[in-house]
Amino acid sequence: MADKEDPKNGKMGKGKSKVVCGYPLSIFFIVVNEFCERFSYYGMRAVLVLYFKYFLRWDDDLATSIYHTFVALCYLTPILGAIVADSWLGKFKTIIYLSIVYAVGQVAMAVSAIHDITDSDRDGTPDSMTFHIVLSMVGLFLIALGTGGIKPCVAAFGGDQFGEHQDRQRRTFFSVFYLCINGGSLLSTIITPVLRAQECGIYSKQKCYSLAFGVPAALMVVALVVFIIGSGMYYKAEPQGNIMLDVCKCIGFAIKNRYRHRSKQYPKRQHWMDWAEEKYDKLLIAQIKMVLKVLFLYIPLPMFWTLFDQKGSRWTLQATTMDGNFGALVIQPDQMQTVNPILILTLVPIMDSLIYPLIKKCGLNFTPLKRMTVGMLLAAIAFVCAALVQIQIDKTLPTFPSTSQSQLKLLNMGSNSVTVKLPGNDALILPAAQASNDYYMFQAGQIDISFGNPEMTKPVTLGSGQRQTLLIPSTLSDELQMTNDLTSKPQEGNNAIRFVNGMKTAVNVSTAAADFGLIEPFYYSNYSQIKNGKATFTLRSGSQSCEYSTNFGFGSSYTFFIHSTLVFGSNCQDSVTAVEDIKPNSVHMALQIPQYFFITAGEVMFSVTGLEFSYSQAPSNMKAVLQAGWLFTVAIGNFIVLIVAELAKIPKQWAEYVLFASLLVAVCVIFSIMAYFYTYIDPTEIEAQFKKKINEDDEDDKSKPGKAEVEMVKRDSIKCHDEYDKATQTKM
Ligand SMILES: CC(C)C[C@H](NC(=O)CN)C(=O)O
Repeated sequence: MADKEDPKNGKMGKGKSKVVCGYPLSIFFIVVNEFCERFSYYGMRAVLVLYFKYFLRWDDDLATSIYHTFVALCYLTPILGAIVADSWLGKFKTIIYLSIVYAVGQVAMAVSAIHDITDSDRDGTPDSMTFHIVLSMVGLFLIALGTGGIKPCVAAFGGDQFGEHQDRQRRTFFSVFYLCINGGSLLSTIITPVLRAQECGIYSKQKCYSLAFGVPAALMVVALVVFIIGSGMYYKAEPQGNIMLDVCKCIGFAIKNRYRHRSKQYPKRQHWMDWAEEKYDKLLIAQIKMVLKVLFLYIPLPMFWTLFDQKGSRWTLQATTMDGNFGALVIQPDQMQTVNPILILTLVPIMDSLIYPLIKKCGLNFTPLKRMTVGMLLAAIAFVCAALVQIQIDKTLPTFPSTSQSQLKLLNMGSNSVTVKLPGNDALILPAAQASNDYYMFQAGQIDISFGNPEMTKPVTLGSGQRQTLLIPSTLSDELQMTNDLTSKPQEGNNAIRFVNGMKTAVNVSTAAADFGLIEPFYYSNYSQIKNGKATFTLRSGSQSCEYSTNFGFGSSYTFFIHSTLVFGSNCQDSVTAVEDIKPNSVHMALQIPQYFFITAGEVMFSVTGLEFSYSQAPSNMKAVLQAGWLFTVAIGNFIVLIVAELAKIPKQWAEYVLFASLLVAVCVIFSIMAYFYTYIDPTEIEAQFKKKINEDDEDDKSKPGKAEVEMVKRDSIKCHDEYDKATQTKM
């Protein structure tokens, strides 16, 4: 029935798709494709910074830089995708081919994260990091090419499925499309961090980044298959020649022509683009003017994205230094990013059906550009919140020694108290099996320490930039032991644990997640990473054992001292002293919620409005051009993160957040001034007027006897005009 409507009239939709409730069935495949593709993209992105930091072992700055370079690349490639689709392959084929490239990239990422491939000594760490780095960089490049390339095509291809008289359905489609983006992103940002937290491996068990990248790879394959299944139902517009090339040529001609006629003898024209009138159709010139006006307005916009996209990098790293215990729920640092899509799914309907109508009812004209300005301010507020949270975190962080300093803690392993004198400090009485409360700070080098009564003095060497614990033996004449302690917070919110054996017999210590091995008398174990929650350690000597249990938070470090008085076979809970070397994270992750709320409210006002603004202010044949331009602002925003972070090199993270917030406020002021002078247009109306005028002029010209010169210019104009008409007719 209505399913084979003529695409040019398109009353009920285009192509061969069935129509369900007024919507072409084909769009079902497109929104499912978008959901799976966004799952794939955001799922991979959610664990990317942690993969760089903990698998490839890059520092925070390098991890953040490569992350933003990748995101920037993802928003640069839409231009490429638009050119390929418009001038060569058409949207359908472009989506298919680039989706294959995308899926290959995701598979490469999953393979690059299998540590066993190069772990020939089977110690759990890759032996050839180069292999993993190269493969993951190739993977990321292919993903950027795929995801960015298809981005301007999928939405436009969805829009193409609607007929002329389906404006309402098309608008609903774009809303559902945006919700699908965030639905996919929400699910994947919940699931992939859980997959990453699993342990997997052939020879040794490590964090399962390969699974966290493998599932997004599978989803990309599903996205491709779903899109292909709908193939028979789509309306596939033929490529109409590269409009971007026409635009560039026309602008180039206007500039050249203006330069050629720079002398004062030539009368000025209203707009510099009017200098293209000799060769190009007036309609095309008018359309380019519309695009340039919007593109000019885009200049300050990248700053918004500079702040927005730090959710995935700096904010995730910030979460690793926070307490993620929400009672029944324990949140991983990278899972905090899910707050964004959750808020999008709730805020978009609230804004559309409540806030905006309410503002309208109050008689305020909340224009798109005003909304975008408010969106920018909200993002700046989000960064002020992030700075305040960072200040709280910094207060709880231990002071680690600088390169010229050294810190020393004392642990009395004996069963009697001991008096210790450290240079520059009062005498300290250290009870049996106790440690000093905190670390003492010294200049690195050799110091003399005096013990006991009668007093004996021994020299000890303090390493520069090191934290050490001096293990004081029960018999003071025995040799002193010095341990090297952590000089940074344990990674990923884990706890770094070790044991010191104060017994005369060797003790074996193990727990479900870690084995500390056999610890010799008056000696210590290496550190092991323990997750938050309750841990039970089994202490064993020969056939005898006992258990010691304790609870851990996030990001702490403890030395557990086993007393000489411990009796196996009984409860050893009181025979172990927990020495806190690094306090657990005490600032709760819930404190990140306000910054997420403000950045998401900003996104709804800025991004959703901006997309709609770009579409509504673009001439009919350049909607894709402006979409690519809009996405280009995201790319530039990510480059700015790199530049500011590299150039500023601000030692305090909170100060960097304040710097970004201030930059956005400054840019926001400039944008509001530019927006004040912008006049909204109706491109369809303008185009209709131009077409009418050109037709009338053509009629007039035919009736007049032509002058050779005028005719030559007209021929060019008519040629352009005809070509333009042909293009717009095929589009209709
Ligand atoms: C508008 C963003 C640049 C892109 C959009 N992201 C979100 O909606 C995130 N909340 C997307 O298409 O991924």
